Amino acid sequence: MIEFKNVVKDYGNAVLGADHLSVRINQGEFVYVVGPSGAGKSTFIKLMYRDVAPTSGEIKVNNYRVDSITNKEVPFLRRELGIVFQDFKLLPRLTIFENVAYALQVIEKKPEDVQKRVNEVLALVGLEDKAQSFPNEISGGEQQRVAIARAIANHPGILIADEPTGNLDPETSEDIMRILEKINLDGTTVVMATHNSNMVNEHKHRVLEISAGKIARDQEGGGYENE
Ligand SMILES: Nc1ncnc2c1ncn2[C@@H]1O[C@H](COP(=O)(O)OP(=O)(O)OP(=O)(O)O)[C@@H](O)[C@H]1O
Repeated sequence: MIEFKNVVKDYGNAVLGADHLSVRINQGEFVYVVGPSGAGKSTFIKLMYRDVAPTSGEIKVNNYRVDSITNKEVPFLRRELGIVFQDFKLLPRLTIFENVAYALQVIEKKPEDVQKRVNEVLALVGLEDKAQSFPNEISGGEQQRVAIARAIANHPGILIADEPTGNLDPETSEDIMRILEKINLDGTTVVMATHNSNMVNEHKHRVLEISAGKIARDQEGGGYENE
């Protein structure tokens, strides 16, 4: 569960990054975050995992009050979230297997449990045969699939994706979308910021449109533009 109440983020610019933003996202929803460049989509997403601190207002994510969270608690909050970025952010010197295992090793104690889970999530994204490759040996779409496998390895209840298909061609974007929908069908909340209008129009889910830091539209099954 994600809940924003009257959240303001003032970067000190003319326009607020978030302007008295209130919204609730329930467990299991698939939500697109759309809007023009500079509207506040990334700010909205970064506020959820405390990459950005709000100026005022309340932010709840699961059982955390993210607006007043301590630095010590932030890693625990982030363990309940999977996060995927436009530029994948894989570690170049680690294999695909090691990239996925990396975050899991902190939590899972037994190496055999880590290995089992890494193999499971690599199979889920269809990359079990690339486990021993390095990131520069696989395509952009495959790198994003690894990033998704890494994000979901620890069974997060919420998957946050900021422009996950931004660097990918339409066909590869479609593959990524199918994987995100599969993860969502298993009960994971998916919050996805995107400029990909075709995707939003073809795979209908709840749309949150942000404009100048405010929710300009909140429409179940809406398209990219107001219809
Ligand atoms: N770290 C920062 N410092 C100062 N201003 C910022 C910072 N991050 C974002 N902003 C400003 O806040 C506003 C919202 O930016 P944000 O990145 O959230 O928009 P966006 O909708 O994600 O844009 P894009 O689609 O281009 O990624 C913009 O006016 C931006 O310039």
